[in-house]
Amino acid sequence: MTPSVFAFAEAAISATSQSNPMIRYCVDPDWLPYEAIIDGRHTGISSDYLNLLADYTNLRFELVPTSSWRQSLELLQQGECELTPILNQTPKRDEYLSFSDVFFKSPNVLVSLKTQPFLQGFEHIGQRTLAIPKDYRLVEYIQQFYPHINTMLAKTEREGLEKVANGDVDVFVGSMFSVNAYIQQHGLTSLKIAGWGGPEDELRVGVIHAKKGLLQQINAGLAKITHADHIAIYKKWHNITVVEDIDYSLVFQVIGALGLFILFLLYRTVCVTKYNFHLTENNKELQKLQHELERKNNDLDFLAQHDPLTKLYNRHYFNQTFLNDERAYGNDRVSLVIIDIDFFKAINDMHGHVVGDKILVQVAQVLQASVRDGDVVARWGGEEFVIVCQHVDIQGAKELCQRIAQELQDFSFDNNIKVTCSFGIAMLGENEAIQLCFERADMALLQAKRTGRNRYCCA
Ligand SMILES: Nc1nc2c(ncn2[C@@H]2O[C@H](COP(=O)(O)OP(=O)(O)OP(=O)(O)O)[C@@H](O)[C@H]2O)c(=O)[nH]1
Repeated sequence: MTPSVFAFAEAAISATSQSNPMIRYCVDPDWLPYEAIIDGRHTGISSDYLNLLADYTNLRFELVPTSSWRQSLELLQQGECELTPILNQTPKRDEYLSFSDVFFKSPNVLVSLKTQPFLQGFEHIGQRTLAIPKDYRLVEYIQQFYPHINTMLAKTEREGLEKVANGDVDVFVGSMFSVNAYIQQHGLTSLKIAGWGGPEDELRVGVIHAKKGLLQQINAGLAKITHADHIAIYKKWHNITVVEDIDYSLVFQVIGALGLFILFLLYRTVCVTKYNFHLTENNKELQKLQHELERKNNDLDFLAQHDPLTKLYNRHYFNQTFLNDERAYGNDRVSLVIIDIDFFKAINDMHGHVVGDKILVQVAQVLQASVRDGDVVARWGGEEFVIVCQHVDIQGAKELCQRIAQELQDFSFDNNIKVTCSFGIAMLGENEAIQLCFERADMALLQAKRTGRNRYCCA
């Protein structure tokens, strides 16, 4: 930060009353739509929330401009900035910041080239290289929980996405909103959202420990923000475009060419000119709409194929990919396993639906961790899951069920709940329709339930 900024902040502080002091804050200058500094001014989602906080409390805020997120974190550590309006809480940041309540949540996603397969989370990254923005919370998360993943630290989200687009790294992980915004602005049509990436961002206000006393006011202010406020901010920033990135020389060339073209047509005939002008405008509008449609289809495809609670593939995906699949599998061995949690209703009744939901998520984690790369795990509905194992016979499927049962027994579920499952197994017969095989596996599951649960039966 330059000395003149300090002088300005100090002058501002002395001009205000003691009870209503100016709070100096830092932001990430390049993290749209969350926040950015453009022409020296703070903009983005966090700017709108800070304005609301100023309205709902008697706090006042003064931006300390920085040129990188790293510099902002350094100024916070030195106490030269007192607050940062939107960030995740991490153990490292706890050393110098105190955090408000969560006021904004957003999922993280994996991004890859369209030619890559969909990935069911970090477990299935395998030997691929993963780019993560330096100094972001995800770096600490991956180091702690997935230390074997081959990572590359990018200076910014922008650099990480460009490296994926250029083929320098295989996968990038970042926040869904900012990734989406960047892909749109830069027309990176070779990229796709390939899967969910780790826990949701839970964004809070951070203040330095010396200013911890402000948190009470900040939390009270955040609690006053209404649903309508949240929705207005979400709508405003969901489809952002950034003007600074426009290539003006190209715009001028296009305008020049259009101008000459229009003059020429005027010379020829005024009627034809009008007609052509309208045609050009309509084409532009159509192209814009087509782009927008493609982008929305990509997002919808992903969301339509995944279960929002467990992040597994959902029934729709399973039906589309397997049950409606006319392909003959020939000699290829394919086994189906249908899994149903035992006495799940009793878990809901005793501990409530929120705990029931957590148990579903934890069972999904166990299933995912137990299958091999290439196997597909889907949530069939309620407390029922399906696994499709390719190149696996009945014996292999039985071993998988035993492994899952053992993992469930060893897993520490919420509230110390003991969870068991029943399994129905069937192997696809030669020329058998997969729908019939699925029905056989379902009958086998029924038999496992009837004969005492916590076991597998084969059809
Ligand atoms: N918490 C939660 N519960 C769900 C969800 N989907 C379905 N359920 C509940 O799952 C329970 C399933 O109950 P049942 O079909 O009787 O099966 P069960 O109690 O597991 O008994 P068995 O399958 O015979 O061992 C019902 O109470 C549903 O309300 C969900 O997404 N979250």
